[in-house]
Amino acid sequence: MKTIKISEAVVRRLPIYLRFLNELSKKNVQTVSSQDLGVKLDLNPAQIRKDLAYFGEFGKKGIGYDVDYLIEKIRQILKLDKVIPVALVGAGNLGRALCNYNAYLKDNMKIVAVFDAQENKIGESINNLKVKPMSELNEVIQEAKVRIGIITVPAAEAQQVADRFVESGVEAILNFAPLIIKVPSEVRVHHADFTTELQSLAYYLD
Ligand SMILES: NC(=O)c1ccc[n+]([C@@H]2O[C@H](COP(=O)([O-])OP(=O)(O)OC[C@H]3O[C@@H](n4cnc5c(N)ncnc54)[C@H](O)[C@@H]3O)[C@@H](O)[C@H]2O)c1
Repeated sequence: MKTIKISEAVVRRLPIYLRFLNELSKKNVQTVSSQDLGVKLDLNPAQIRKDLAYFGEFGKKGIGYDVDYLIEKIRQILKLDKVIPVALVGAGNLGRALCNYNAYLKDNMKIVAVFDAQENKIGESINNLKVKPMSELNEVIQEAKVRIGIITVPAAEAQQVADRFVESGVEAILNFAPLIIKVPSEVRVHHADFTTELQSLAYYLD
């Protein structure tokens, strides 16, 4: 299937639709209107219809969208219809929390390997994964066909970890360290920047 080029804003909304649709599916709700989606997700229904029409006409006038069909379509578009192996570097406070958080498993994202540079962390068990030394990173990533890397090391170490991920062939990185990492253009990076989010939120305080 050829990948359709869709805007980043839409790509960022699709997981939000997916999460709510999964909740509906769990409750055996079969159809949903763009109005209901809009109210629940605090989005404009016209925007939702436009987003979903991007991928072909899924909605039926007066009935709405078939929940399970929409889930399947969004998962295909986000490429969550196949398991995506993920590796994490930095088995500290945040890294451990992310490894213990299994909610993304149902979305086919699976942390398959955890690495750390500190001797005393090697071999430690986190959620059934043994922390591995950085010396094994390339081999493990290639063997497990890891496609996404997560960085949870201190900022001063983040760039070199990113370089290791790139060398080993990961295609995308989620960086939690407060540093803008540089990677070749074919590698996609998202920064989960807790500090700047919090700082910009401060502006809205009275
Ligand atoms: N803890 C949080 O709530 C939180 C929230 C948002 C962002 N962050 C950011 O996430 C990162 C990790 O935070 P933390 O609180 O988990 O720190 P931490 O000190 O608990 O853990 C960092 C881990 O990275 C490992 N490490 C250091 N250098 C490494 C290297 N070169 N290669 C491999 N492993 C290396 C350390 O041994 C340690 O286990 C930091 O950049 C922090 O700013 C943390």
